Amino acid sequence: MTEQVVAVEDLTVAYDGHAVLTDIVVAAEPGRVLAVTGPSGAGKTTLLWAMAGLIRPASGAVRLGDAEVRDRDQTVAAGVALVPQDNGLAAILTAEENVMVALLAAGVPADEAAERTATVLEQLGLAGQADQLVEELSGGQQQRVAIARGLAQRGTVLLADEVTSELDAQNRKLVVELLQAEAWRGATVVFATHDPEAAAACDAELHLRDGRGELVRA
Ligand SMILES: Nc1ncnc2c1ncn2[C@@H]1O[C@H](COP(=O)(O)OP(=O)(O)OP(=O)(O)O)[C@@H](O)[C@H]1O
Repeated sequence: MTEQVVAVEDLTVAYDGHAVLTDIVVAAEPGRVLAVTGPSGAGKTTLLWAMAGLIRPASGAVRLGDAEVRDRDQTVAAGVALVPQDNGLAAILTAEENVMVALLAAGVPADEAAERTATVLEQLGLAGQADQLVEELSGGQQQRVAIARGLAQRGTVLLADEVTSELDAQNRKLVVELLQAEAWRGATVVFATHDPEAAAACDAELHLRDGRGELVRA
């Protein structure tokens, strides 16, 4: 697979002229999981969205390999998978359909999509929920379906936004291990989290506070 460094260069992001991230510098590297931590409202989601091309910087840039990130179409084409904080699942589709549809939309052949879907649902302990509608699943199960959908993409970059917030300790550990495995596959993984234990299990940590970023572990 193509390996992609996500380089954040003096990034400032503002909403309505008010800066929420100021001069952030960090590089997320293939084979590693970068944790993004910080209190609620510190800008973790904003940083991941800028990496995904969903928000334009006020100044500075995000680079994906040699290319400056401009929009989501570009990052999708480059294999950047995003697991959003709100899951982004279709409530009236089953767990399996949610994963399958995303793969088919990405051009994965049907046979392979079915195989990948079964694999990720199994990995996340959801084989028994494959045919259940998402709206009938618990919050934690829904969160695991969203993670399954992100992992099934086998992207070059995986941006995971607070994907363990509704999980019990055992599933949190499982998900952190799966993010690590995704990095070992060669992906660049960025994981926004409130959970110090989950952050400690990552390879590096960027802590956000008052709009500034500090690399507390590299
Ligand atoms: N669309 C928006 N318009 C205006 N302000 C926004 C918007 N989205 C986020 N903000 C503000 O930007 C700041 C950072 O929000 P963000 O969601 O990135 O933080 P976070 O660290 O992910 O928070 P949490 O841990 O609570 O999810 C907050 O003050 C928030 O109110």
